[in-house]
Parts: sequence; structure tokens; C-alpha cells
Amino acid sequence: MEIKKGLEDVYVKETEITYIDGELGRLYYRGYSIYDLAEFSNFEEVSYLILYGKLPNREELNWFQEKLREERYLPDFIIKFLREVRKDAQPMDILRTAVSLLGIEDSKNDERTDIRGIKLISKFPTIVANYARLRKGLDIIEPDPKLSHSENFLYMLYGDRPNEIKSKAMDVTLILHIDHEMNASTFASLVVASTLSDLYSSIVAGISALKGPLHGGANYEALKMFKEIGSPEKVNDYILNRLSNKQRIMGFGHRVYKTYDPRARILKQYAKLLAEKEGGEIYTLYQIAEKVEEIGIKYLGPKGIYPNVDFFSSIVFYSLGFEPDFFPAVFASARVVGWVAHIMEYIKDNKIIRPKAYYKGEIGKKYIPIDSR
Ligand SMILES: CC(=O)SCCNC(=O)CCNC(=O)[C@H](O)C(C)(C)COP(=O)(O)OP(=O)(O)OC[C@H]1O[C@@H](n2cnc3c(N)ncnc32)[C@H](O)[C@@H]1OP(=O)(O)O
Ligand SMILES: O=C([O-])CC(=O)C(=O)O
Repeated sequence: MEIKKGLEDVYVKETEITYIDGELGRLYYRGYSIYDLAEFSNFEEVSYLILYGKLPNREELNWFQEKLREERYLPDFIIKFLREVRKDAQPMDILRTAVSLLGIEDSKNDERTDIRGIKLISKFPTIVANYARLRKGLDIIEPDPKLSHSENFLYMLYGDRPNEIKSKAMDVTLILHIDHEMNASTFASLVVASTLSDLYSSIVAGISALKGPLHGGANYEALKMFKEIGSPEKVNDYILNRLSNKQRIMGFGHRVYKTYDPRARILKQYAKLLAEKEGGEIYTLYQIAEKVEEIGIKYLGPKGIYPNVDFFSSIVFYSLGFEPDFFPAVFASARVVGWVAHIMEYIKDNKIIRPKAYYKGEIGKKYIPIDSR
């Protein structure tokens, strides 16, 4: 009996959404190179592309942007929840619960999946930014319908308009996180969707899986690691010590990429740019990250283990003003697009996901009453 541990190399569906070339380190959304999309496009356009399979024309983009802008607001009961919930919670737990609450509210609607998806894509940043402010004892900031998706995200965090570099860095970073084929959180959301459960429940499953440190939680772990190292001179000993204790370098390694993740290449440029502008602690953390990258590749590169998306995104998110434990929730705010797109694609030709487990225990045991055991 061959068991594919971790479902490695098992295909669960055909897709026209994302293609990864793990040997050459290339990534395409609907056939377009991630490098082109990061350079020339924007979050709204790429989200439309992922959801609807084509780049929008002017009219389609206007419709989509308008819908996103309308849906940025949160119902009062979510605001009440954000205000009243404990302020030392994990932001991913907050996001997961807020989506659950939205699902209860929306359970009587029978809107199309894409329309419900747009609501979630639009509301995720408001939930994240509102909780980030409330946690610091600041009041929440209403969304600004004049701003783009990424600008508004940062505006709701800071209280004023982000500069051009920060807006572009945020937009590119969100684009890079939108989708990644059959990663664990997308698969988790498909397992739920395949039972014909509702979209909100499927997205809750996606958030739950993304939270883990081996997946979207690795950006938080990477930043903690850079802080723990403290200075670039300490990197070599720290990494050697970590590897000899069989501990992983967070933000390194990937199931599909056996070379440098192309998203990490793009994010490194933005991390450098922002860290140089910001200076201070962030610049030191960037220098530490660069050194970890060098030493990590020296020891792990020969095994095909390189920086992944979570490595430099940690520096970008930190430079953009997010507290480290918020990084996975910012990641989720982009990945929700991919989850919705994969759910729509899968459901068109649905089959309940139900693999098998190979039984290794005994059978035919005699039941013994409790007092005789
Ligand atoms: C958005 C994302 O989800 S990107 C991934 C984010 N996760 C991380 O950065 C966490 C660190 N990385 C990892 O844990 C892994 O590389 C994963 C989970 C991403 C991929 O896991 P898998 O494909 O199942 O590989 P697996 O865990 O079997 O590792 C294979 C070998 O590489 C080693 N390895 C893998 N990643 C690392 C790492 N980051 N540091 C050190 N060694 C590593 C393992 O110890 C193992 O070595 P062995 O064969 O000597 O036992
Ligand atoms: O593809 C994966 O397994 C993990 C990943 O990089 C992502 O989800 O972005």
C-alpha cells in the first residue's frame, strides 16, 4: 500500500487559475507571469482576473471596483464584537470568528458565490485594520471609498493616506499572496466546499489552515526569528545552532519550489526599499534577513530549500506598520481571492473530497465490560 504522506504530488483537480513551475521558480496567474502582474497591474485587476478568468475591460473593472468599495463597511455587530473581544487575541482568530459571524448574518441570502466572495475580499482589510487599531487603544477609522483597495487598507491602519511607495509595496504584496494552486489552506476550503457547505464555512476552514506556522503563519515566525537573532553578526552561529538542533528556518522551504520562490525575489526588493527608507530597527532586521538568506542558502540550497514568500514579506509587512502577529491575517486578506476562485472552479464539477485511511489496527476484538478490564 503506497501512502502519499501529506498528499505530496497528488493532483486533486484540474485548474486554469494558477501554474507553478517549481523547478524554474516561476509563477503564473491565469497564464500571466507574476513579475508582469506585480509590475504593471493592481490588486483589483488581478483579483478580477483570478475570479473571472480574464483581465477586465474598463467597464468590468469599474463594476468590480465599485462593488469592492461598497462592501468595505462592517455591520454594527461585527464592530461591537471587535470592540468587546479581548485585545490580546491572535488576529487570525479574530478574522476567523468575524467571518463566522458574517456567515450567520448572510445565511438567508442566496447570492452568487462571486458576489459573496467580493463581500469577504472587501471586508477582510476592515476587520484586520479595525482590530489592529482597537488593540492599540485607538478608535477605528471608517473606510474611504475614494481610495484603492490597498491604499484604503493602510489608511484604515494609519489614519492618513499612505505615501506612494507604501501603497505600491502593499498592492504588490497583496497581489503576490492572492493564489498559490493547491496549498493547504485552499485545499482545506475545498474539502468544506465539496460537501456543499456554504462559502463562509469554507473560508473559515481556509483561515484556520493558513494560520499554522508551516503555512501562512511562517511570516510571523520569520520576523520573530530575525528579532531573536538581534544582529547580522550573530546570524551564522544562530543558523548553525538551529540546524544542528533539527529546527527549521522559518520562511525557508517549499513543497513545490525546489529553488527560489519568485514571490520572495520581488518581496526582497520591496523589503530593501522600505527598510532603507525607514532605517532604525527595520533596517537592522532587513540586514539580518539578508544574512539569514545567505547562510540559509549555503546550507539548505543544495537540498532545494530556499526562501519562500513568507521570508521577506515579514519585513515588508513590518515596514508597512503591521504588528508581527497580524502578518498571517494580512496574508489571508489576499488569499481569500484564491480560496473563492478555487471553490467556484471546483464546485462546477463537484465531487465530495473523501480520501481513504489505510487501517492498521486489529479487528474482531471482544468487548470487555468496564469492571473486567
Ligand atoms: C505560504 C507558505 O505556506 S510557504 C511555506 C511556509 N512555511 C515555512 O516557511 C516553514 C518552514 N518550512 C517547512 O516547514 C517546510 O519546508 C514546508 C512545510 C514548507 C514544506 O514541507 P515538506 O514539503 O513536507 O518538506 P519536509 O517537511 O518533508 O522537509 C523535507 C526535508 O527538508 C528539511 N526542511 C524543510 N524545510 C526546512 C527549513 N525551513 N529549515 C530546515 N530544514 C528544512 C526537513 O527537515 C526535511 O529534512 P530531512 O529529509 O532530512 O528530514
Ligand atoms: O503553495 C504552498 O504550499 C504554500 C504557499 O506558498 C502558498 O500558499 O502561498
